[in-house]
Amino acid sequence: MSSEPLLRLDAVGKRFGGLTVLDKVSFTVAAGEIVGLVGPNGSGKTTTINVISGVHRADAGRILLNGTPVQTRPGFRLARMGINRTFQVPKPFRSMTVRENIEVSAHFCGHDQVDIAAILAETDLAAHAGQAAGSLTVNQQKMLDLARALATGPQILLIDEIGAGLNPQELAVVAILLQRLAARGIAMIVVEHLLDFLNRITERVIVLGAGRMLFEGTLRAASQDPEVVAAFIGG
Ligand SMILES: Nc1ncnc2c1ncn2[C@@H]1O[C@H](COP(=O)(O)OP(=O)(O)OP(=O)(O)O)[C@@H](O)[C@H]1O
Repeated sequence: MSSEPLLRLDAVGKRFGGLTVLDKVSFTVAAGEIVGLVGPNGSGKTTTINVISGVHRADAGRILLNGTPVQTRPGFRLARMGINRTFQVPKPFRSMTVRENIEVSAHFCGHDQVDIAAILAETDLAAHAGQAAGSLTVNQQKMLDLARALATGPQILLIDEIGAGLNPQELAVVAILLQRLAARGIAMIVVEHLLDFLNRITERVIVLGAGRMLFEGTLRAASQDPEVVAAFIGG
């Protein structure tokens, strides 16, 4: 059996023009593990998700999925290999129904046998299955984004600020859902500003500051780390 973690980032770097946005970012994620990714605005959290999911190509370092380097593969190939994501601003096909949106994702990744009804139920969208995606509330669109990612049969989900705008009850429902997915073996990197929400679903966080990893460990220890505190106050 391989001892390689599900996902490994090894000294990943990304520049936009003269701006270094990620600098030697290295961490691992195991199957079924939820890892929080936190940091001040502009610290590189979404860019980290973007390079892992192939939206942007890392220009230094390696990204390995089950030991296979994948940093040069395009996003659609990564989705088929089991790396999928949600977006800060969901992007469903607005004129298609909720069900059709999920079916398209499943089909795209060759998962035509996927249980759409189960995904609709799990994401609390069953009552909206026949509705145009564009008519959903923003929060329902976030659930649809997650549903579409689930339909691809992901090994790892990259979840970008799913909690923003949700009320405490909605947050609790999402926290339980993410924990249930993790219990099924799906790994997650969760980018989030809501630390209470993160605390509910994981202890292990990675803290970025200006594209560098400042800290990796428990949220409690992060909150007591002088470099982390300085980055947040500065941010
Ligand atoms: N496509 C791009 N072109 C140029 N600069 C970019 C691009 N994407 C991100 N950046 C810059 O990279 C830096 C990191 O952005 P990123 O969105 O990764 O931060 P973040 O930690 O996710 O922030 P937030 O918490 O506000 O979402 C910022 O300075 C941002 O302006």
